[in-house]
Amino acid sequence: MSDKNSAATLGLADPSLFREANLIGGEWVSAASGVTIAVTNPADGTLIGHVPALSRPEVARAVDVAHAAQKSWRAKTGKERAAILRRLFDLMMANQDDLARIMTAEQGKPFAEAKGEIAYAAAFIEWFAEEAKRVYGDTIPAPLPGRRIIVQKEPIGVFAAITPWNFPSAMITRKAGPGWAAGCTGVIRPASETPFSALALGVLAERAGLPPGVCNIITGPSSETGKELCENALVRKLSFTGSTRVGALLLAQCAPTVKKTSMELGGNAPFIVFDDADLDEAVKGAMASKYRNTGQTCVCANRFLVQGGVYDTFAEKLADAVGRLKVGPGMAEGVSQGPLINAAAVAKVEEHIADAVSKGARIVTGGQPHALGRFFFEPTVLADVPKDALIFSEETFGPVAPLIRFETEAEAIALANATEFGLAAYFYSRDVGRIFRVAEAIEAGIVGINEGLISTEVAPFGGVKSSGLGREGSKYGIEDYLEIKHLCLGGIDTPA
Ligand SMILES: NC(=O)C1=CN([C@@H]2O[C@H](COP(=O)(O)OP(=O)(O)OC[C@H]3O[C@@H](n4cnc5c(N)ncnc54)[C@H](O)[C@@H]3O)[C@@H](O)[C@H]2O)C=CC1
Ligand SMILES: O=C(O)[C@H](O)CS(=O)(=O)O
Repeated sequence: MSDKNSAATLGLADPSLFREANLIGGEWVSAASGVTIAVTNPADGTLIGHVPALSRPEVARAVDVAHAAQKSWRAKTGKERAAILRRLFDLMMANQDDLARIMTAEQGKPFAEAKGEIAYAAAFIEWFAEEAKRVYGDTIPAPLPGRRIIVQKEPIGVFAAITPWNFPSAMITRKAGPGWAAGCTGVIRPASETPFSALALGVLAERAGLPPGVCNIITGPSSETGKELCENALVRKLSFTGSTRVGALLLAQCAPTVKKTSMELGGNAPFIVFDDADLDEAVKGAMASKYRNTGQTCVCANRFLVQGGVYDTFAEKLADAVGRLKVGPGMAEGVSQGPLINAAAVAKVEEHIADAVSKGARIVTGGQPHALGRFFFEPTVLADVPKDALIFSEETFGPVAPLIRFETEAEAIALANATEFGLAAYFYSRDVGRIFRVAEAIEAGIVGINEGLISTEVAPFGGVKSSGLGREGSKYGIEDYLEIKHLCLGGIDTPA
């Protein structure tokens, strides 16, 4: 299928945003072998298009090109880089509908949600355009006469970004935004399921004025492309979002070249509802956290811990709200739940439900593949879920809310922390003493308190334990793309 046909079927106002090629050094290229990867729509299996399957030597060339471009890119002032990134922000927002259409086609999320992600992705570019002008150093009073001590921050060099399919645009800009702002150049390898959102971003990056070689976007077999990005010594920073399993593998592959890494990995967020919670607010927060992106986010509530006094009422209210969700293809009117990404994702959801029911859980609503078939699934609520159920210890990454009962605050904290993960956590209470006790006892990088939507470009995003390393977004996010240099100036005679 040609770019033109695909772009036409997607209904793009600007068909040139749809690219079935890779961007290396300002050129749009195919794989030397001619081998391609097919990209299909998770809602109906139709072919969207093909992208190149690059080999390791071709990925190495992209790294070389990024390395060659970095010298002049870092030589620009922060203000000059900021102006270019600001133009990229403006272009993303001006093309929001087209970018969202591409995303809905390849990832499945409802069009309104895809538009929301484009705005979220653009917000990282806007934020780091501003941060580009604020990479401050220090001067430190020297302990000996005749010396001056200066601390400078410098761009780390070439970064590699390996990004997931669940946020095909925002997970790129949350990495490339600070990298480009700091004066780094990058090689971006999007998930094979959702490459077209990344490639469209590449088109806009060129139009915004990022010089050739600053933004390089490659596609290809994950293991082969990943090995090159991990083992190539010219890559000084690797940022990954995805499963803990793959994150750990990449960390090991990066060790021999001692790369700086950021790892945004899996989660298993507890959502605690105390007796003193505002239950209507708690249900709103639960819906926002659990069913966002059809439950396919690393910060989705994964376990609902509900205190005995409000358990039945909360279960009833939540099931009622869940029953009103509309499942369907992302471009259909009023749809709030798209398909899961693939058959494996459906199988994992079915496994978690079957296991919980076999151990005594009760299906309150949903529980089955949706009548639409393929990768659509009924939004589900399970009650009376035992603590030894798989769904308690594993990230479901699907639209299933398991309710677990508890009696005391201490029990809730123990249950919340009984996981290898520590990315997000949520709880609802109106007792200020409890709010501080629980917030400070929970092992997580992000805690939503009486709030189910916690992601924003202005706050640090990241987890503890097996949920990863580092923080993205916020004033902290640019630090991971900088090196600190200590200048020790001697021989300065004191004035007579
Ligand atoms: N933290 C997060 O936001 C995400 C977490 N996940 C978790 O991971 C589970 C599986 O989802 P997947 O998409 O399969 O995640 P994954 O971790 O397998 O894939 C994430 C990215 O890593 C790439 N990748 C996979 N294996 C690789 C390798 N050996 N070397 C280099 N790159 C590699 C993939 O192509 C994709 O671009 C989900 O069920 C969820 O639990 C998945 C996506 C995002
Ligand atoms: O990978 C994810 O699921 C995202 O980081 C979640 S968010 O930042 O879009 O909330």
